[in-house]
Amino acid sequence: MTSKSADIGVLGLGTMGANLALNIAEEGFRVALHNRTTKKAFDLRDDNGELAANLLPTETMEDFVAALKSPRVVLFMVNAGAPVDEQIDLVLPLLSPGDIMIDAGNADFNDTVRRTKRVQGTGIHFVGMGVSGGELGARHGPSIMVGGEESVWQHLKPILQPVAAQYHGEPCVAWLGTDGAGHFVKTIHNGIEYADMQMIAEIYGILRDGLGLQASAMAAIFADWNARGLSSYLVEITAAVLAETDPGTDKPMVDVILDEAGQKGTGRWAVIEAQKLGIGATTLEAAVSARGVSSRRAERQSAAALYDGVTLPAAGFGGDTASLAELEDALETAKIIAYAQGYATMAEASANFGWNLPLGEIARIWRAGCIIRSRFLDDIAKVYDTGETVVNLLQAPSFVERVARGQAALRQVVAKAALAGIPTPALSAALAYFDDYRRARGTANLIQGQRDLFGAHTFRRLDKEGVFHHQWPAIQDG
Ligand SMILES: NC(=O)C1=CN([C@@H]2O[C@H](COP(=O)(O)OP(=O)(O)OC[C@H]3O[C@@H](n4cnc5c(N)ncnc54)[C@H](OP(=O)(O)O)[C@@H]3O)[C@@H](O)[C@H]2O)C=CC1
Ligand SMILES: O=C(CO)[C@H](O)[C@H](O)COP(=O)(O)O
Repeated sequence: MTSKSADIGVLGLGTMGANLALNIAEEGFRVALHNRTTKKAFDLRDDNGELAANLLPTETMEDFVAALKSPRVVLFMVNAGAPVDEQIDLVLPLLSPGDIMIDAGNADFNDTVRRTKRVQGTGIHFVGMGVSGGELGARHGPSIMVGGEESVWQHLKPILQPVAAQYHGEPCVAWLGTDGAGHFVKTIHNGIEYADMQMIAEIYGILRDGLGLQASAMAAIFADWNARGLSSYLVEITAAVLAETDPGTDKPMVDVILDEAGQKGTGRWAVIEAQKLGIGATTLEAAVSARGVSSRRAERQSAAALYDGVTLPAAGFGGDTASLAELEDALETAKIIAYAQGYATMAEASANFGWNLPLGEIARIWRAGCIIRSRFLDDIAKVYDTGETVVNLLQAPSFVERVARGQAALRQVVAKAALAGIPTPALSAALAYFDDYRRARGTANLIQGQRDLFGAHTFRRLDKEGVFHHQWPAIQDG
C-alpha cells in the first residue's frame, strides 16, 4: 500500500463495488480497495492481471483512508440501510474538511438527505449517487445519477465521465440536483424498471396461457419486437431468457424457474414517494404489488384449487400476425403510460424539493448503461428538449399521437385477458390511468358529496367560487 496515492477508494467489493473498482482502474485511476471481508480486496487485485497496478487493497480502514490523495474520495458500495450508516461511522472520523463520501448503492433518498445533513458544517461532503447497469454495467459503463453539491460534482466529473456508459460519445452521467436528487431519480428508474418487467411478464403470460406458445416461439416474438419500437435491453434479455435451455432437464430454463419474484425495496420506495407526492404512479404500484402476490405461491395454489371451476368466456386471443401486432402495440402504449407516471413523479418531486431536475438530461443518461435503456428514451429526451413546459408526457404532442393510435390495442388486450382470466395488473393499471387522466368530468364529485355528508369536509362547486357545506339528510343505519 502506497500512502496518499489513490485517486478514489471503493469500500464494499461485492458484485457492484468490485466491478466498478475495475472499471475505474481501467480508466487509469488508482483505486484503494476495502471490504468488510478483507480477503476480497486482495483477491480482486490478485485476480486482475494488468489492472493490479492500479488496485491498492487495504487491511484496515485506517490504511484505506491513508491510501487516498487529498481531498479524499470514498465511494461506498454496500447494501442499503444500516450498512451504509455503519460504514460512515467508521470512515467519517478519519476524514478531513474537503473530503468527499459517495454512497453509490441504491438508497432511500430520505436517508441521503439525512446523511447530507449529518455532515453539514464539517466541511466534509456527502454525495448520493445512483448507479444502474448491474454487474456488466458497473464493469464496462453504467448510467450514473449524481446528487449533492454542484462544486463537488465538478471535482468528481473527471473520474465519473470516462467510467460511465457512453451513448454516441456522450457520457451517461449527470449532476441532477442537491442532496437526495440522484438517489430519488435512481429510485424512479427502478420503479419504471419494475413496471417494464411486469408488463413484459404479463404479455409473456398471454402468449403462454392465452396462445399456448412454447418458450422458443416466444423468444422469437420478443426478438422480433426488439428490432422495432420496443427495442430495449429488457426486451432483448427477455428473448435471451426465453431462448435458454436448462442443461439438467433439457427443458426451457424459464419453465423450471419458480414463479416468485424477489425484490430489494427500490420499487416500493418509488411507489411510496409517488403516493406521498400525490402522483398516481399506478403502473409502478401494480408492478410492486404483483411481486408481492407472486411471493405468496402456496396461497395462490390453494386459491387456484378453490376457483378451478369458475366459468370463463372464450379467450379470443389469436396467434396470427395481427394478434401479435396488437400485443406489441399494447405493450408499447402501456410503456409510454408507465414512463409518463415515472416522469410525473420526478417533476412533482423536483418542484417539491427544489431540485430543478433536468428531465430531458435524465432521459439522455438513461439511453445507455442502465437496465431500462431503450430507443424510446431518445423520444422522451426530444420532448423535453423542445423547451416547452411538459405537464405530463401524455400531453406532449408526439406522445398524444402515439397513445391515441395504440390505446385501442391496449384496450383489446386488457379486455381479452380479463375475459380469459389472465391477470394483467400493470397493463390494466396503465389503461385505467389513461382513461381516468383523459376524462374531463370525473367522478370525484360524488366522493366529495360523501365526505361532506359523513364528515362535513366541505366541497367546491362548478358554478360558484368558495367552499360549501350542504345540509344532507340524516342517514340512520338499517
Ligand atoms: N446488483 C445489482 O445489479 C445492483 C446493485 N445496486 C446496489 O448496489 C449496492 C451493492 O449491491 P451488490 O454489489 O449487488 O451487493 P453484494 O451483496 O454483492 O455486496 C454487498 C457488499 O456490501 C458489503 N456489506 C454488506 N453489509 C455490510 C455491513 N453491514 N458492513 C460492511 N459491509 C457490508 C459486503 O461485504 P462482505 O463482502 O463482507 O459481505 C459486500 O461488499 C446495493 O445498494 C444494491 O442495491 C445498484 C445497482 C445494481
Ligand atoms: O438497481 C438495480 C438495477 O437498476 C438492481 O439490480 C436492483 O437490485 C434490482 O432491484 P430488485 O432486486 O428489487 O429487483
